[in-house]
Amino acid sequence: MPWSHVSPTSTPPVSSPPPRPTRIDAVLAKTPPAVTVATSRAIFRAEDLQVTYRSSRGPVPALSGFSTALHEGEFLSVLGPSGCGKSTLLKVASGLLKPSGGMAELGGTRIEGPRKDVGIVFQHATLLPWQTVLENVLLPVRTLGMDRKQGLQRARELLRMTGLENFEHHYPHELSGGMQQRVGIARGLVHDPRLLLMDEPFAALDAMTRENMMMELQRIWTETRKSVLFITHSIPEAVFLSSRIIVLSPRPARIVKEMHVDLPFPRDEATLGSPRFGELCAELRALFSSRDATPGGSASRGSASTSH
Ligand SMILES: Nc1ncnc2c1ncn2[C@@H]1O[C@H](COP(=O)(O)OP(=O)(O)OP(=O)(O)O)[C@@H](O)[C@H]1O
Repeated sequence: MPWSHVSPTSTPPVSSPPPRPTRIDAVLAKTPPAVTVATSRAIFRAEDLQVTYRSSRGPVPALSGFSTALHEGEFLSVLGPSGCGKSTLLKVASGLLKPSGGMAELGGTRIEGPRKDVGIVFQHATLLPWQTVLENVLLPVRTLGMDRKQGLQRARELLRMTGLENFEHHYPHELSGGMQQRVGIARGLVHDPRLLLMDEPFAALDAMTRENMMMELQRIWTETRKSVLFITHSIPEAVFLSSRIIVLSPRPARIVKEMHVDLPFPRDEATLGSPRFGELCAELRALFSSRDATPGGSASRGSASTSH
């Protein structure tokens, strides 16, 4: 299958107008980049990735010399300022975007185009409105030409796991936002991918639904132990869900902090109120605190915006 229409150039990264310094810049200046050691157990590996977009205003370096690894069964969250390159990393991991340089591999093979062994969950559920919940979940089974009987069995198992077993014949407009997103998660898992990529999957939900979804996802992950690459702006969400978190600098993204989240699994409401949870959130929040850090702030100013 062809690469996406998004066409990064191989132009060497050039500097944009210097952003205003933030706390992340200060950390970056003082500490060497956190290094994730790639081992044979890595399910996803990126090495010296370069992605430079072509734009009417010149080349936009999103990733430059970026390396990381995600290990089997790990829940890895990526936190970073708006526009730093998080979604770019996810697009490379899915095979939808060809990097300008470096390499990415999944399950030991180089990613050279869209892959069947990833599942993707986007910010919006993007369900087909004319299809039932069950048929929406089965979409990857159809497009990948998988066995329908097996697919049906797995779809029903996932609908049970996501609490939607009584909604398989409903249409998307008959579901709440949170339920639609749960269909999206079931669809992302139905073909049993090696890696589940999630790009701010709860960002469009109201606060209460978002917290419920966070609990649901933690439960689903505990049950499936899938390898997950999760992009979020929410520090509590990252701390609650992850086994490991990487924090990225303003673009071109580099890792400024790596945190192994030592909260025991399974996590629940009590976890949110625990002192250790508060400490870990505070540690991350300190990285993002700067005079001009505002939720939804722009990367062009270098602001480290993240939901607290
Ligand atoms: N197709 C494109 N053409 C030109 N520039 C692009 C393109 N896609 C992304 N960019 C730029 O690359 C940079 C990284 O974008 P990316 O979407 O990866 O950031 P992000 O960290 O996911 O942002 P956010 O948190 O706001 O979603 C941004 O400056 C963005 O403007």
